[in-house]
Amino acid sequence: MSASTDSSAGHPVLVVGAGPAGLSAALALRAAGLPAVVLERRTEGAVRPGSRAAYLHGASLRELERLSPGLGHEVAGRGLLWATKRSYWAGEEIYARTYPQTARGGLPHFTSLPQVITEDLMVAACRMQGVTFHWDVEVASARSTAEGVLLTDSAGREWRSDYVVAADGSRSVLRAACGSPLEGPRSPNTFVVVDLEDDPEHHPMPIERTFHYRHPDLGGRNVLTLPFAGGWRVDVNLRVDDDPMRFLSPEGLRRWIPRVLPEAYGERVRWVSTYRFAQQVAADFTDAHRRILLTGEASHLFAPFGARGMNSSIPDAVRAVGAVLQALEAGRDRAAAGAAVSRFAQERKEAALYNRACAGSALDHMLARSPSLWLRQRAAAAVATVGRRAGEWLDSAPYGPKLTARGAARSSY
Ligand SMILES: O=C(O)CCc1cccc(O)c1
Repeated sequence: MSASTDSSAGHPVLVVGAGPAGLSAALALRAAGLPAVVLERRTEGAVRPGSRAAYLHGASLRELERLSPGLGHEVAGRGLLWATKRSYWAGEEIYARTYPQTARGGLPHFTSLPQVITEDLMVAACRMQGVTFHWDVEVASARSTAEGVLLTDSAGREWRSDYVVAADGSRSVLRAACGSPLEGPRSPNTFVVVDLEDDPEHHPMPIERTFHYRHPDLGGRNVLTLPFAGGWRVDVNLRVDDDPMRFLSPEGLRRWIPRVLPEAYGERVRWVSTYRFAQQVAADFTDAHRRILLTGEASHLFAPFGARGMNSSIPDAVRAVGAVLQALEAGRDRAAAGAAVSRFAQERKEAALYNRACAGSALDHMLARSPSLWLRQRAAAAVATVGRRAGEWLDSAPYGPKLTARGAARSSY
């Protein structure tokens, strides 16, 4: 079916965006027996660099497995399950924990792999489930009315649907159409992220996630190293007055990487990026007519610490599709249909606000701007080798609070 013929027909639902949120929405639609049509501005198979969201929680793997049997296991099989996490304070180890092995045949409690591999596996699962993709379709504008949504792409074609699951990323055109800005702060300082290609044969490293507070060889900056399938991510917490270029330039990379990893890794850089620690949530997750449902980065932006971005995109998408199904079933009962979408918007905004608070607490901890927190951290580091709880606190705090029973009930991820 060509895009032009398909575009003129009306659809019950269109999904905009083929990232983790859009692909999850497409799988959820197929699992419910509805047609799933995805519009994506990228060209099919276009390769994007970088590991991006490189960490999937067990809850996400279980959800993918439910949406398309075999998918969760496939993603887990391609990922890396590092067994140990370790924290250091100014050169001293203060905490280590090794996880038990996953039971045979079960899904692991997390996996680390580049986002693009996860997406490739999800696209393959979507094809198997009969999802229709329209690549190279860039939605340029959207108009929602009480009757439905009209999308216009950059080639001037029009796409009509009753509902749109918007998964078109942080610069979402659909969010703009909802008149719903992202609200919330970004960190004053920059974080530098570097992907390094693994070299297990010549330069093996223990497969462990480490967080180093006040790294003595990097001027006291915090440094995370995270292994993932095929490589390593290094995430450096710069100071407010640091010039990121000093860390990003080829000379800069060759200078500082050997201070935190075996020297050869200075030559194994595959991707470099920077970010500000975002804690941003859309004002509303839907439009005035309750026809557009915002998911993933169209509705929230979180820093990678805690892995709340991609992992919350999946339940966003699943809940959005659940709401669309209820709305379609409600048919002409406009009030019931609108109420189903409103419940989605409220529930996922609440989850995003919880994640935002978690991201904020992780950032506070890393910046330690208040004298009392700074003192508590120093005291905890001083006793961490004898008092395990102090080390545990320092180890977990950079990722934000764990899911509480209340948070889990609100499906915060
Ligand atoms: O371990 C996590 O929370 C997810 C992976 C991660 C953590 C911190 C920084 C980063 O760039 C990735």
